[in-house]
Amino acid sequence: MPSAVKSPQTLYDKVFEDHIVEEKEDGTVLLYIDRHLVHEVTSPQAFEGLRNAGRKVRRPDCTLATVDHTSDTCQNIPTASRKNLTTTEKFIDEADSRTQCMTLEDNVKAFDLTYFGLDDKRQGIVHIIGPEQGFTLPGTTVVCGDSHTSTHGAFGALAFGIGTSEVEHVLATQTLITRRSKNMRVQVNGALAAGVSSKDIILHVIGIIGTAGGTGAVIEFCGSAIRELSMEARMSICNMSIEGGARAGMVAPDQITIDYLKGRPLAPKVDSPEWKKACNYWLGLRSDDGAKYDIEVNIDAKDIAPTVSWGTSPQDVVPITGVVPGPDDFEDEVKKQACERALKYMGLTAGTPMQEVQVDKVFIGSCTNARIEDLRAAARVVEGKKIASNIKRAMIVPGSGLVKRQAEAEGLNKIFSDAGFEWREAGCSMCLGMNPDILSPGERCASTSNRNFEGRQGAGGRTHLMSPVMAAAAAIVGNLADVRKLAPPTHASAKGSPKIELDAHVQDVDGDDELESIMDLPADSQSHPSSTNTAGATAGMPKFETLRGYAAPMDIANIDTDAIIPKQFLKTIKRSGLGSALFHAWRYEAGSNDENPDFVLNKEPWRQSKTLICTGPNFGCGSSREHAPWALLDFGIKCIIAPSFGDIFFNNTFKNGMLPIQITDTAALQRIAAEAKAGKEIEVDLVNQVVRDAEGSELAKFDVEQFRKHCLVNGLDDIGLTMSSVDKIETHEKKRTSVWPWLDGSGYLARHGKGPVKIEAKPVPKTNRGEVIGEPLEW
Ligand SMILES: CC(C)[C@H](C(=O)O)[C@@H](O)C(=O)O
Ligand code: SF4
Repeated sequence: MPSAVKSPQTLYDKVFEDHIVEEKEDGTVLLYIDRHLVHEVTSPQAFEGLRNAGRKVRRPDCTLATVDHTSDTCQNIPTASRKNLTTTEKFIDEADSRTQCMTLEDNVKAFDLTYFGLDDKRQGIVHIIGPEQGFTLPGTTVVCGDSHTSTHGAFGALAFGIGTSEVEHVLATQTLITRRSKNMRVQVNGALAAGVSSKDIILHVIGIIGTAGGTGAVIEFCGSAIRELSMEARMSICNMSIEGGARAGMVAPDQITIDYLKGRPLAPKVDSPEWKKACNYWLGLRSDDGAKYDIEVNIDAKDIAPTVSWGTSPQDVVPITGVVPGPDDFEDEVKKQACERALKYMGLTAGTPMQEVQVDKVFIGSCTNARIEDLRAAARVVEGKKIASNIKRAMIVPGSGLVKRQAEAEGLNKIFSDAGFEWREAGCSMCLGMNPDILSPGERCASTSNRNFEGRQGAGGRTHLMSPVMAAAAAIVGNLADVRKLAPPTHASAKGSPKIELDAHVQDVDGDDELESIMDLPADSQSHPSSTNTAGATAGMPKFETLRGYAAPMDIANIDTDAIIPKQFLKTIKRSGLGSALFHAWRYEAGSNDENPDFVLNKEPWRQSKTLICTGPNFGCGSSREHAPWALLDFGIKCIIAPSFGDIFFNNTFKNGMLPIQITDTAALQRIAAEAKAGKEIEVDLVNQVVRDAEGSELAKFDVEQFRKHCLVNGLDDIGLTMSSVDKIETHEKKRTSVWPWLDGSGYLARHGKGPVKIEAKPVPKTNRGEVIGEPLEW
């Protein structure tokens, strides 16, 4: 008999449990998703999948779309405003970006979704607009085809990035198939010193736990230093949980959360019965005393200094007062090698004081640090000063149209322009450089973004991560600089720091005119033949039983998805044809299409590789781009063996009929790597869960989740399986309406009507190729 007394639960446990539609004995969970954010880069293939299968979007009222990643490619002259915008088609010069944005316009129209387009002042980075609009609420599950969805966890939401196949799954079913994560607690206690902000906290934390420290876990950030932070500062912390390898980051909601949400267009109306009920529920969302965590990290706030990155991984950080480390500073052989490689790439010498490192460009923006508080803090540093003469370019890119307007109302743009910064339109911009704003090879950038991977901001570009005030200081000094020497001691993220004055805009968006602009797309955006011709169906997942072939050996740690497929190849609306772009920066000579003869996939027999074996940990970390497995698959690689994987990449491979195998036993891993290096074939036998050499002798056994194995071996379509559980989804939705009525849509979502769009259950599961596979199966 189940015990009447529930054991103490964590915040994560509570939110997770409130969203379980169905849980299997093997731990597979069908989880209800409350909020789905959609952007132009990771959605075209998902909508195409829906179309091909004749499916609808189940909850348009819980879906919000915008353009952000490629949005400011729209200007010939990057600083030009959108004043002359008539249609997206005419405005965007770059053909692939135009197609991507127009495809989203087509899709939101066809599927009746709320959309903030280029002409909408609420357009902006998806992780900035969700909270800004009150779309993100405490206790919700929030997903987006983007790894930094973790940002929304600052509200006590369970928010995580997903791949495009999962985007399609959520659009069709409003659920995801997942499993429970581990609980991890990071407590930061004490008072932050002057000049130290939430960005320093998270860089410091990642420096301690490493980029794989949170793998498989959801991090709860707590402690007095976190409680003191504003919502915007908490968002910067949760945003970078993914850089610590975690599935998500969370902060328990409190009065600061409630104050932030008051008056937001999509939050329940203040003083309504729903608002009161919601506040009660939200304030109950905290970990119980005695709740157990799988991993605990305790940090004293006074140990955190203004922090900067020196290498090519977000874990490569030092205090600004420190020096560039060298291989001798690391004990572990893998880390020594990674350090050597990073120093070479970054053009740095061990022992150099960080403050002597000269900078070429400065970027203040991104979903980590482009909110109004970030801009205010940076403006305080640069006010009345000029950027240093060696700075070739310094840019401020507000996170949303509303942030931009607010900053302009406060005169911040003038402060920045007077100092020599460019004042830009909202979007991701130089955070990943899907637009012309990139670093040239060898250029060094002080950046408030979240990723310093090789080539992240441009091939050969060198990124140093830091807080907005530190980036502002670097712009003024011309070197990486200690903001404490420049500005009056302050930290922007403290409780009580000025709140974005959204009230004017809130009234605005409630008005009728605004309602029109939410849904009405430019007249000529109805149908674009170029943008509807997305190749490939929803999947086409062949069965995976055994795989025999060459395995390409790689010995690099933390191979991120930016390295697997760089940003310039994300502008496609197809799943196919990415094989030639796989590992582009490593596979070809800089600036040409000539093959690098030393790269493993350019050598025989590994040109024919079907498997990739990586002895370094954390393969596929970083971005959620499903383009990474698509590129591997297109090249011919169906199986990846590594000691550990980035969570989202791991999921994405399964959704494409690929098999990621985790082998933590170093000896076994080395046995396989030795066969691979010798140019011998290996056999991966999924049915028997064993890897063999060419002669059939066992090299290693491996584990695989049984549900996933079942799907791979039978080539099953997840969405079809989930749709056979539609009655359970409906039951959850009824409970949701009665217990959490504010989640069914409020504000302008009312225009969609509340509740699900009727979908047909598919009682008989089929493969992705449409073959009926017998008796109805549960997912
Ligand atoms: C394009 C998108 C898939 C990607 C992500 O998931 O993170 C991007 O936002 C990034 O920062 O690299
Ligand atoms: S990390 Fe950069 S590219 Fe990715 S969503 Fe944030 S701002 Fe955009």
